[in-house]
Amino acid sequence: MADTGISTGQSAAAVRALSVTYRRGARLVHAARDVSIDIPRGRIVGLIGESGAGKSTVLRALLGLTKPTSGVVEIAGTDLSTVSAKAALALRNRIQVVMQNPYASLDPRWSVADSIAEPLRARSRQRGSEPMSKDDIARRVGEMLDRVRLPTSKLHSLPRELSGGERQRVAIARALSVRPAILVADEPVTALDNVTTAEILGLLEELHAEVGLAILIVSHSMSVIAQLADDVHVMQDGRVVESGSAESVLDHPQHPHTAMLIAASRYLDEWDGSGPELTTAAAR
Ligand SMILES: Nc1ncnc2c1ncn2[C@@H]1O[C@H](COP(=O)(O)OP(=O)(O)OP(=O)(O)O)[C@@H](O)[C@H]1O
Repeated sequence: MADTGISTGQSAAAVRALSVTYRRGARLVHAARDVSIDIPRGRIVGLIGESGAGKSTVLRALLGLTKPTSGVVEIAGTDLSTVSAKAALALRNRIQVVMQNPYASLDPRWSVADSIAEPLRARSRQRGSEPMSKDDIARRVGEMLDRVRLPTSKLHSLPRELSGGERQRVAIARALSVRPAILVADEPVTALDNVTTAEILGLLEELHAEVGLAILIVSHSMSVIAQLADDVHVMQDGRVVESGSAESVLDHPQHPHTAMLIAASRYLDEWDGSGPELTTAAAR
């Protein structure tokens, strides 16, 4: 196998030879074709590709929201199709998600405290999980607020009373409350302005360093991927067309589609003056 520069450390999660086919009327849509992506423990993996490339399909399969047509979804080295539904759920609990639009992922009626506490309460109610007392939950909510650098004065705020960046911090705190091993971040900064983008990317980097979280980040912005990712996979038309270390893929793209995505992203960043510089992890 070619040396891609990707770490071969222990896998936090992976999809192997994953294919997902949807039926649209009489037509079959091959949304993922033989996709293999590893998320090694403690690493940040970037997934890029234009709209319709199949990125969300891969995330959905990993999260158990889409059934693979063929292939394997593995968490902590376990093929989920080989274990009981209960064991698969316990493994899936290791993955949490932060979405593009924190407005959509936070319930508008819930305070910051309730938004962060809810996954803990749900987990506590799950059969076989250790129940948490109200005090334990309140303590964990406080810790999470601290972790995402939000002041306790925001505990009782509603989403509409928060800025976009604060809302995304709450979404991250909520995801981290159950102490996942893997965070899936699907376009986490697309809805944010430049300053807030830099703050949220900085926060993700800090969290990664502090708790050794493995992160799978999907972004159409190459500068976002360049700032965060250790490894990068490029998708086109349902396939992974290039994989490697962020440095090799972004500085020396081998596939014409990767080169095109980089050129397009650079053009957009220059055009609106947005985003951090296209500096790869190696230069950090
Ligand atoms: N439930 C579905 N039924 C039929 N086709 C689907 C379904 N979900 C996705 N597709 C198709 O599968 C392909 C891959 O879609 P997917 O959402 O995974 O791409 P993506 O790279 O995440 O795009 P975007 O960046 O726009 O979110 C597209 O052609 C899409 O139209």
